[in-house]
Amino acid sequence: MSILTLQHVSKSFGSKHVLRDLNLTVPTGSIYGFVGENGAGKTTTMKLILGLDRADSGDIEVAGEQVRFGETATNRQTGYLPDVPAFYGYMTATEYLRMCGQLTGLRGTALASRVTAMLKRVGLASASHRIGGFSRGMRQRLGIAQALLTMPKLLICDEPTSALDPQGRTEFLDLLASLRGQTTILFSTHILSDVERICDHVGILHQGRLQVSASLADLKQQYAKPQVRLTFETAVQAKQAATLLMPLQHHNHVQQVTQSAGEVAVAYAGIYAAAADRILTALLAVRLVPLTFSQEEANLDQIFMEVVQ
Ligand SMILES: Nc1ncnc2c1ncn2[C@@H]1O[C@H](COP(=O)(O)OP(=O)(O)OP(=O)(O)O)[C@@H](O)[C@H]1O
Repeated sequence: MSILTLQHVSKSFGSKHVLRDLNLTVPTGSIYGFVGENGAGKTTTMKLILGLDRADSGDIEVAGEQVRFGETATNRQTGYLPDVPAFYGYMTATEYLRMCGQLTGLRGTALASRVTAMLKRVGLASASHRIGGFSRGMRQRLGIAQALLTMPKLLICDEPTSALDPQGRTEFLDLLASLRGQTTILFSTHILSDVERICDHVGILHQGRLQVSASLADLKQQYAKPQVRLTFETAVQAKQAATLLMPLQHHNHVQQVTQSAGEVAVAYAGIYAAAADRILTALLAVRLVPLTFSQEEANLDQIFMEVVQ
């Protein structure tokens, strides 16, 4: 079952074709990482899903109901968190959520208990000061509380972690992960490590189309090769190592060699021990000794580079 489907959706701004026949299906209950470079069209897609902009063509359905531009009917099912949510800084979190709840028709004890539950849910139950003094992380968490007030089936988050420091990001990602099973989350980002941390499905938007859409596990299996990562004392040594290993590419287990500063990554096929033997033999023959030598799992960065190249 899918909570959200986009079929053959296209959108241009003047002569700029941002989305070209985009098809996207988000499985119910998933945390779906919607990945793309800056300007790929993630925000545009989200605005179309929310009915805030008009698609040139195509169909969008949320929970089986068609989204229509300018109408908010499907937004009953949808909560939305923009990248930098705006609040009234003079209000407390409780006052703000009460106001939002009233706007959605909640009243009396139902409103009070819902606000209290949401503040607790996002870790702001004891934050009694004004929102103006909140950190960015606290603001994002309040944004989630607001988006969840109506218990939406689908929560849309547009690059929610891009403005957060590492601690705020960790807290926020933990919060999103804790919502698994309660709502479906469409989470746009260009921070691939965030996707790896909490998402179970991934879609990669590139050149107006979803180039890949799969479970994270399938994607790793299908695309990425495992690799050996070596670090050297200097970039010059790393370059020497890469030059030495390059001719081994495409045979002898070594698939691809890339170098950046003091690091060399060697993607390999087959058995780790055989690839490691091959690499170390080549390096030690010229007494080029790495500082570190480690096996790494396939990661989303590699897959992303492979898809967008
Ligand atoms: N209202 C608009 N008028 C003209 N061009 C627009 C408009 N909205 C978006 N664009 C253009 O469409 C493209 C996609 O923008 P969008 O904001 O959807 O990308 P994004 O993937 O969300 O990028 P980012 O990660 O930078 O937020 C960009 O080139 C942008 O300049």
